[in-house]
Amino acid sequence: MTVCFDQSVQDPQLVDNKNHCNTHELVLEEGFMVPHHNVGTGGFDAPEINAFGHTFRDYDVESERQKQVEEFYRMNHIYQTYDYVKKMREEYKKLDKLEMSIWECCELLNEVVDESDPDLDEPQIEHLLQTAEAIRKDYPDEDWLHLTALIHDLGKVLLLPRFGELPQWAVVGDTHPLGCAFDDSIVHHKYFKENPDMNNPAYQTKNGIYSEGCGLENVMISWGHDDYMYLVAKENGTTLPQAGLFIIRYHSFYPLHRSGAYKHLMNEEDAENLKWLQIFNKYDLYSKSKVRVDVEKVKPYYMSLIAKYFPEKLRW
Ligand SMILES: O[C@H]1[C@H](O)[C@@H](O)[C@H](O)[C@@H](O)[C@H]1O
Ligand SMILES: [Fe+2]
Ligand SMILES: [Fe+2]
Repeated sequence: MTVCFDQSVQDPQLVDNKNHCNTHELVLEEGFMVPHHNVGTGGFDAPEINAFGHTFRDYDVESERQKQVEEFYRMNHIYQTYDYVKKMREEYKKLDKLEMSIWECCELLNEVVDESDPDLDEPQIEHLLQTAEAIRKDYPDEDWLHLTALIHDLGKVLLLPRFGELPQWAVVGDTHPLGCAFDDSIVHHKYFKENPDMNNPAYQTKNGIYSEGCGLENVMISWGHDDYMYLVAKENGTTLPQAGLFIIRYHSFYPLHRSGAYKHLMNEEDAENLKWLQIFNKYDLYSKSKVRVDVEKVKPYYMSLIAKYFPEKLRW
């Protein structure tokens, strides 16, 4: 089944204002309309159901895909420990795997499918372009946000042999801090029972090894595509604003940006950046659909943004 965005939203008159509530809706070819409601951020009209006919981020619904997603989180919660994250950060900070451009990396995502995602089973390049195009319609002047959206999930290349072929539990899914208590809002929380960090008394309190307001930068967050892409962008000298880097680094940290957990670890700068992350999240989540973006048509625009904010070749 094919779905398409109503083209009228491309009329610049309709998109010139952030608060403007645009009229786009998803129209499925069989004449079936996906219901939408306005989620109240940036006027983005979010669909109520995902491509599988369920509400978004429903981790309890009975389905085959759900079982796979639950098994994913079981592994993720058992194997992601404080020491593991520390080791991975050190290893990947070397950026000694290969050299390539941002666009070359986007193309590699053609081969990547994310097993943690209950809302999407398309190759990841579709998701990158859908997110970027959706946010571009509502925030036409924030070109850094368009590029942030395009690259936010590039870290998923960690699944590929050239990048170490990490298991899914070490690359995708929501993220959470290590070194302090696991918050109840974390998806499939029950599986932490078998995590070795549960045996370390220093990690069992609200602050754990951290102090209130210490800043997220000082917190170990479970290892995956967020932190890796943040490292790549930063170490290669991107000129993206801080908010862009923050979005990349914490976009899977749903316990924070959705549930408000761990806010006591943020500093003032984090609180400012969080506002942009919350805007971004609507697009990341609700633009997931069977809509195909015409890659060749939009490529020149994104190439110009890449040239503006990144060197031609990056170390990965
Ligand atoms: O399953 C998804 C997917 O892996 C996304 O890329 C990630 O950002 C989300 O947090 C997660 O829930
Ligand atoms: Fe992601
Ligand atoms: Fe994403």
